[in-house]
Amino acid sequence: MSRVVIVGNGGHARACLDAWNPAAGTPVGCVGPDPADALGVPYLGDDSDLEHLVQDGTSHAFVALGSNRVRRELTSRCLDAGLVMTTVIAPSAQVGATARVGAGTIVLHKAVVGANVVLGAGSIVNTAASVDHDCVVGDFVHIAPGVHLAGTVHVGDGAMIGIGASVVPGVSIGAGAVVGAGAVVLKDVPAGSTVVGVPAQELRS
Ligand SMILES: CC(=O)SCCNC(=O)CCNC(=O)[C@H](O)C(C)(C)COP(=O)(O)OP(=O)(O)OC[C@H]1O[C@@H](n2cnc3c(N)ncnc32)[C@H](O)[C@@H]1OP(=O)(O)O
Repeated sequence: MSRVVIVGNGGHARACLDAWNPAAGTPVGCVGPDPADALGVPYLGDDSDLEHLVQDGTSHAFVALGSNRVRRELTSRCLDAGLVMTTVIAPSAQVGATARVGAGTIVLHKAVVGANVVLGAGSIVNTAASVDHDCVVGDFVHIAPGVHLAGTVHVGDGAMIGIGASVVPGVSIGAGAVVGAGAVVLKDVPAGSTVVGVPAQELRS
């Protein structure tokens, strides 16, 4: 069984450990800024200790940080240190047999990922979200709890879909875009923009 260091020790890391699947390896401890917040696994130091962990036999990492940008940066540091990124599918989640899930991505409790979906690397499909058939989700995306993506939705790299939002079939959410909590997205969202409301309208570019 591979030894996995958890990178991050805040609330999202706690949620990831709560949804952990033993098939993803054994979490040997966490690294993060705050030794007091050790999540029930040993505190192993901060990010600068990653190389030492590799020398001591840790082979894999899981980056458990909610910010898409920071998750991307820390994933790079892990790869530079020689760690392999672990993918986690919570035991209560359902992932279609024809779906593909990228390295370092997590599908949390009771989320559903449908047929022929492609999830990129380092992304989050959070609690009870659903990503329906033929969706394509990029790298370092966060699909927040309770989001529903209809079939054939595309989500660009680094986008954030806020809690409870819904997206109708065939819509594209651009890279780095933010969809506000509770929005209903009926048309394409430009890269880098923020949309809110029902129907979703641009807040700012
Ligand atoms: C397990 C977890 O916790 S996962 C975490 C998941 N996180 C989320 O889902 C967060 C989603 N974030 C949001 O919805 C945020 O409100 C954002 C990103 C859309 C906007 O945040 P900010 O840029 O800080 O905007 P701000 O709070 O200043 O609001 C700007 C305006 O938009 C309105 N607004 C903000 N969010 C929304 C929303 N979701 N729906 C409708 N209107 C909204 C505000 O009322 C405000 O209107 P006003 O100018 O008339 O007063």
